[in-house]
Amino acid sequence: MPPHFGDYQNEIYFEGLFGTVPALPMTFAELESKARSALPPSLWSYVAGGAGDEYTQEANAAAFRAWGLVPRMMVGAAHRDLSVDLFGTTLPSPLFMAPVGVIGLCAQDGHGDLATARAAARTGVPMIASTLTVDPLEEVAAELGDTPGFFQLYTPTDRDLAESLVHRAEAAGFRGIVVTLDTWITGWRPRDLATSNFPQLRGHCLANYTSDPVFRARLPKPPEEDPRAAVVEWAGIFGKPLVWDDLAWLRSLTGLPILLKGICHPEDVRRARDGGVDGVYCSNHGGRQANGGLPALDALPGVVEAADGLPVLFDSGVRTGADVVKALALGATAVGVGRPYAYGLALGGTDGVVHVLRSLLAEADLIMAVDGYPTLADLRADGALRPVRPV
Ligand SMILES: Cc1cc2nc3c(=O)[nH]c(=O)nc-3n(C[C@H](O)[C@H](O)[C@H](O)COP(=O)(O)O)c2cc1C
Ligand SMILES: CCCCC(=O)C(=O)O
Repeated sequence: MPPHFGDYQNEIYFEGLFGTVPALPMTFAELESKARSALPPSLWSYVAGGAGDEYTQEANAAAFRAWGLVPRMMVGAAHRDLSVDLFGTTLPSPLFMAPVGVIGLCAQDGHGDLATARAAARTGVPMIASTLTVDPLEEVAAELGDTPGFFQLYTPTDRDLAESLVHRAEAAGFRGIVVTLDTWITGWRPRDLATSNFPQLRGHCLANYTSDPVFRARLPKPPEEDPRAAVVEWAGIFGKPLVWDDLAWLRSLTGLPILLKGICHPEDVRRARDGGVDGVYCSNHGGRQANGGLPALDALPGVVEAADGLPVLFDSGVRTGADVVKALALGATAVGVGRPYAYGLALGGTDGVVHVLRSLLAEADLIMAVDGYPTLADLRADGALRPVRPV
């Protein structure tokens, strides 16, 4: 029998019978406002902020309101199955944690990547570990237990370094490589510019580089002796503007599944398919990179159609279980969150992340129960989701 994620509701009510109300927020709005108080202001604005006037970031979340699920009755939805097959593994649910580079700093002990990996181990929700972690990828992988982890690659201009990172990820047990395409250069981020605050430039979140033999060999002195020089070196090699011809090289680095993150155009999906990738990841980086663009959700149907059965991961603007359900109904194979779990981490460490993930899954599961969609295939059937008439 698949797990019933909605049982989290029963647990909370049961605790309530004995006078205990949840210590952690039950809505995204409260999560956000409490995280704002909990995090140092510069870290808060880095995590919460986006590109330009943050129009695209807001539009990402608002786009979900343009769709509504049509309730179906008497279909026997007492048992739901949210499991999903991804690259030969059956995951208990279609939720995953998107790569959040700076997440290590959000935890009170500064080791948020490890805390996040522990939340993955406890929930079975996969973590995509960023290249920009506070602790090296091997230490993150060691906390994942049986839950699959994926490694997100920011492809450096030094090909040997890229190869080293991929091989380390493979050796550490990550199950796939997510290559982020939309961030070889940083977008225009007024909040960070105004405070001159970009954590990586302060030497944070560079553990995967400073622990790498190829990176270390590029430095005149070890990073422990001259951390500034390591940051300058990192800034110089951080992002390679990949072109389609680079795909054959990326493919040659590993037998692990490769996914391309940042794909929003159907033609790019076709090129990715032709290049032999194993999945595409539709995302606009949560509106952090280019402002003024299409909400990622609006790009999803075209990506799914062009993917023609290839797995499609999705993120950007998911805030509730209802949002998870809608992205699945629009054809996403699996749905990711970024800021929501970062805020959970800031408020409650591993427990905070687990709470955010379980809340999202409980709401999604209960919507499927109430509205009569017992499986993900039911959600994806014609007529399940309709455009909402503008008011
Ligand atoms: C603070 C922060 C750091 C991020 N770092 C990375 C990263 O290192 N690699 C990456 O591919 N995406 C990164 N992202 C983007 C997320 O993977 C994801 O696309 C985005 O957060 C989804 O939008 P959401 O925050 O609205 O859920 C980051 C996002 C945030 C908020
Ligand atoms: C250069 C990008 C840093 C990490 C990141 O992806 C983000 O802040 O969104």
